[in-house]
Amino acid sequence: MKNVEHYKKGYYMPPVVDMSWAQKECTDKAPTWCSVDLRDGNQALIIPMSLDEKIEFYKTLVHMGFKEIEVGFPAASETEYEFLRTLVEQDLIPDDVTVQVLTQAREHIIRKTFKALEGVKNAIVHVYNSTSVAQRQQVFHKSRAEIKKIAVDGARLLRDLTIEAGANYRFEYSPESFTGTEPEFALEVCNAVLDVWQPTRDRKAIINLPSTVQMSMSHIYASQIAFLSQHLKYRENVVLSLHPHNDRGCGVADAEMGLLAGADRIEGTLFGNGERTGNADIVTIGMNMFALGIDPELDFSHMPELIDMYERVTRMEVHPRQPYAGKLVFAAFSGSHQDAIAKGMKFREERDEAYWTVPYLYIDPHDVGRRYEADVIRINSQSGKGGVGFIMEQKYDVNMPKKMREDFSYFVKEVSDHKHQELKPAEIYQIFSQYYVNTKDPIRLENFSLQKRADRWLGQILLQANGEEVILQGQGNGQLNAVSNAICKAYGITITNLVYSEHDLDRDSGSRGIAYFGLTDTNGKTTWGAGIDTDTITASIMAFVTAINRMEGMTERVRFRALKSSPAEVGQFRASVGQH
Ligand SMILES: CC(=O)SCCNC(=O)CCNC(=O)[C@H](O)C(C)(C)COP(=O)(O)OP(=O)(O)OC[C@H]1O[C@@H](n2cnc3c(N)ncnc32)[C@H](O)[C@@H]1OP(=O)(O)O
Ligand SMILES: CC(C)C(=O)C(=O)O
Repeated sequence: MKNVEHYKKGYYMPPVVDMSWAQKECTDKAPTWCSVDLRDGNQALIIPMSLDEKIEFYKTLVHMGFKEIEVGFPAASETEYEFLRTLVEQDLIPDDVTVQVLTQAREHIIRKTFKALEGVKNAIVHVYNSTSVAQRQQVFHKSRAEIKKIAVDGARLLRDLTIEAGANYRFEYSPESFTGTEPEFALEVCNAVLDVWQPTRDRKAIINLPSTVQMSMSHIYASQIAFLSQHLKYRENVVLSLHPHNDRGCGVADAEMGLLAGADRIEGTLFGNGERTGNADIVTIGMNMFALGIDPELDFSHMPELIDMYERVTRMEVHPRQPYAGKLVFAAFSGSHQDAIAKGMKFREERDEAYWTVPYLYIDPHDVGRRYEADVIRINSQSGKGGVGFIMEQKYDVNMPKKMREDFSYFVKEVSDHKHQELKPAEIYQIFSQYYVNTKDPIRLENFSLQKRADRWLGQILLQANGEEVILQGQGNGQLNAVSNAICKAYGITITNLVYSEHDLDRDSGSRGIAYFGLTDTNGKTTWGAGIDTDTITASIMAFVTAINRMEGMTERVRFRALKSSPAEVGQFRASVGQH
């Protein structure tokens, strides 16, 4: 990178640096939340929200439990003004919700803001002016004293117009661009504003310290907050608020550390929408608390619906990796993760665990309205037997033997790798059905008969192989043994080991069963097959035939042996089993 010499730190350390807050592990209760979606979020959109869109967003915020909502900058535009008027005229402000409006510290703008507020019972009037070194020099061309005067004059006007209106509005002041301001100067301006407002226990003032542009690591911001928290006048009657942005990608960290350092309130937006890289994301901050067992006092349990509303009205997109919200944040594609998740879920189910401890899933996706089968285990070429087995078991009731699961998952992986695609559960089941269940090539089971003679079973099976019909005969000490002996003898197959299992397939009706066979040949290779039927023995024979069909070299073997029975023999057999 060229030009690094053009950069230096743009922030200022407080005169007294106290980092004792860093010893706290986490906050122990939710802060006061203030959504600034309808103002800071809105002012950063390519197309700001329409009146109807703002109303829809506002209603969602109320529904989620926000008690303080910055509804706009009424002096900015007709829509902003009308929006507040609509909230008043349509009686959309519940008694326990306070709407907040933003204004520059300029007389005509403040007056217009107050006009927009007529009839509002609970309001916070939020006034700001920039205090940073850069803005003092480059934008306002004013001294520290002159900048302080803008703030104090604005504070006075707020106070006087509120008295004039006979209202009980609360006040908020932001030394805008706080992070580029010397902390002791920000403190001086804030204290001067507080001297005007004289906050009391019943009418606290809000001092909001924005990282308008994030300029430092989060512990520096937090130490600036700690400094102001410890030196603000009327501190017990001041609500110390934070308004972090995200230029360094640390908006959430600024909010969290700022809370540890003494702040009481957070201004932010859903999913971090806002100027440039956005504002602090209230969803992440709140869910971070939730995940540590602290009630955020906001409802995030319908995340998919929240995202849907947000994307529709803001025309922004929630990133697939957005914490707690993105489409992929609970997805595990990789084999070892899937295996651990599937085992963790089982562990949880069996132990009835009180706390959420499933590996790789920071929270239970259900808590934010997400589904395991659609959102968690996703199959591609990185996946393993745990994931494939989980889907087959959870969604399709197919509980394969462990080794078969491995075999099938490698098969699925290969398909995914060749297609270069993720495979959805339905596609995985389709692969299973096509290649592992009731296969008919090179041999197809047409019918069978099994009879017990003394302690032996005699088996006759009618197959179609090579385009011909053939009846095979065999005997054994069990029904399946009789069938397998018939087939193995006919085609010269030696099986050195055999694994078998079966279970009901349709948990509810119990009408179908599935059987699995693993056949090991003389080279030690095991081939798997499954059979599904309403009759258990048919399912088992189908599974055996499928495993045989899937053995290496079977097609050639069947062709080479070219077995066939005469039409008369076949007719006779069909008649004996009642098949026409
Ligand atoms: C960090 C933030 O997000 S702060 C909020 C920013 N949001 C917005 O600005 C959105 C809404 N704003 C607007 O629609 C417009 O800016 C308006 C209608 C409020 C005002 O527009 P304009 O009158 O054209 O003024 P503009 O905002 O460009 O400000 C220019 C003047 O106001 C002064 N000014 C800017 N901010 C402030 C402030 N907070 N307090 C006092 N004066 C201010 C500037 O120094 C400048 O003064 P100059 O005319 O003497 O050079
Ligand atoms: C008005 C202030 C709080 C602001 O939006 C900012 O500084 O980012």
